[in-house]
Order: sequence, then structure tokens, then C-alpha cells
Amino acid sequence: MPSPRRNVEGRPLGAAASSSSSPGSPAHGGGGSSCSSRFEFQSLLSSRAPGADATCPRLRASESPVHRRGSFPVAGAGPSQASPPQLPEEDRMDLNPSFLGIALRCLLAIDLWLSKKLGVCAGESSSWGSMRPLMKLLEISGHGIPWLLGTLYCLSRSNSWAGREVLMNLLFALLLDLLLVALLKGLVRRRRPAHNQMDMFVTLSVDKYSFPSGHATRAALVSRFILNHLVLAIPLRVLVVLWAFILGLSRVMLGRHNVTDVAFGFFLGYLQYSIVDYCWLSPQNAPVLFVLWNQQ
Ligand SMILES: CC(C)=CCC/C(C)=C/CC/C(C)=C/COP(=O)(O)O
Repeated sequence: MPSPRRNVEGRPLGAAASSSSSPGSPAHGGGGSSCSSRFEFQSLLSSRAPGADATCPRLRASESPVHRRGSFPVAGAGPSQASPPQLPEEDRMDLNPSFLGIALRCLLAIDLWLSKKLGVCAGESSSWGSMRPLMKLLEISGHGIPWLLGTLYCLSRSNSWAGREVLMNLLFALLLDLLLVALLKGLVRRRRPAHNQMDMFVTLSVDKYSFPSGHATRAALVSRFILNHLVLAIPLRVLVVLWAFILGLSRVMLGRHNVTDVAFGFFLGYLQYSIVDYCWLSPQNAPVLFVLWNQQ
């Protein structure tokens, strides 16, 4: 004889248990929830006094209508019990996540899983821990400080108007990048992966957050800038693109970022170059900047 269906605590479900819930039905959490599976929630609710478990506020919200209405509909129950209980609006939204919501959660799960897998240099004892010093060297090659100082130094040495114009715009691009990344990091506030060691060379306070990767935005911005404004032989052009790509990858390998932080960083950096190109500073449209610099 098939054994009766049981809830997670081993209590039998069905008519005998109809004074409690019928877990797993779509209306009661078959679609998943932000705290834990609704299936488990309802099973737990069926055997505990309301309010006994305060681990999740959502639990309380869905608890009251369930208990007020007596029982959940069960196959074979009377017609008076057949109509589904009306849950509060916010619970219904939770229980029926949109396709977009499910897709985003899947993407997030894949992102976390992949980032953890790729974080092979996250610590000295990691599988590729011996590569960590090389990854950290790459990290410095994409850091804001060397790029800012290098650009300022070249500006001070440049003696052609054309060179100064390009460098002035590179400086503007780097500052714009710092500002936009800091704004986004402060807004999104996504924590760095748990396996990251916070041993980075000079950081700002927002750099405790990971979305988007500042190194990835800079890599995309600077490499697009160089490819558009420097005349380079093909092998050097390939090297610039490779540097940007490997720098992005190294962020995940070091455990500093999740894959989506870097992917979005590349996208943002690419977009930032378009902004810089659109607002291109020249002695014609920003004479003050160039005159001021000449007086230095
Ligand atoms: C002018 C000014 C505010 C300079 C600050 C330069 C600076 C400390 C930039 C921080 C660069 C950094 C550590 C970014 C973090 O990169 P992620 O790839 O880890 O997001």
C-alpha cells in the first residue's frame, strides 16, 4: 500500500491533515519564495502556533489568512473548501514570480556558481594560488592611480597641441569613470564575493562594493580610447585588447568580483568612451581648460 504523503516533519498530509495546509500547491508556494520554499513554510506552519517562528517576516504575513480561513483546499474536500484562500497582494506576487524574476534569479545563481568556480587565485591556498602575484600585478596595471598619474605626467611633458588635447580628454575620461563607478557602487551596494581577500592597493570607501568592476570599466574605456587615438601596429592593438580581457578575467580569478560585475563593467566602459567622444574637449569648445594648462 502506498504510504500517505508526509510533510517535511513527517506528518501525514491529506484529509486527515486538512486542518493544516496543503503544501506545494502553486497558490501556496509551489512557485518558490524569497525566504525558503513555501512548501516547507506551510508544513512548518501547520504544526506551530502562529508567530512561533519569527525568522521571516513574510511568514507572518501569509500566516494569518491561512489560519483564519481554517484549511487549505485538498483534493476530495467538500465544495465549501474548494475555492483557494485569498492571500494578501504582496504574498501573491511572491508566490507567482514573473518570468523575468525567475530568469534573473537563475542568472544570479549561475553568476555566483561560475564566479566561485573561476576564483582560482582567491587565496594563496587556492588551486592557482601561485598565480596570485601575477594577477595582482595585472590589478595594478588597471588601477586608477597609475593611470591618473601617468596621464598627468604625460600632459606636463607634452609640447604639441594635438597631444595635449588627447591627454586632456583621457584625463576627463578617467575622472568620469571614477565618478560613475563610485555612483553605481554606492547605489547598487553589491558585496564582493565571500572568498575575496580585501588586500587591494589603495581603495576608496565605495570599493568595498563590487558592482560594477572599476578595473573592467577602465580596461574597456582606456583600450577603446587607445585604439581610437593612437596609431599602433596590429600586434600592439591585439595586445591592448588582450590586456583588457585578461584584466577583466583576473578580477574574477582573484575573487574580487562576480562575472556579472566584470561583464557590466566592460559594457559601461565601452559606453563611457562614447560619452567622452561625444563631449570631446578641444581648444575650440573648452578654450579655458587649454589656456589654463598652458599657463602651468
Ligand atoms: C582622484 C581620485 C579620487 C583618485 C582615486 C583613485 C583610486 C583610489 C581609485 C580606486 C581604484 C580601485 C581600487 C577600483 C576598484 O576596482 P574594482 O575592479 O575592484 O571595482
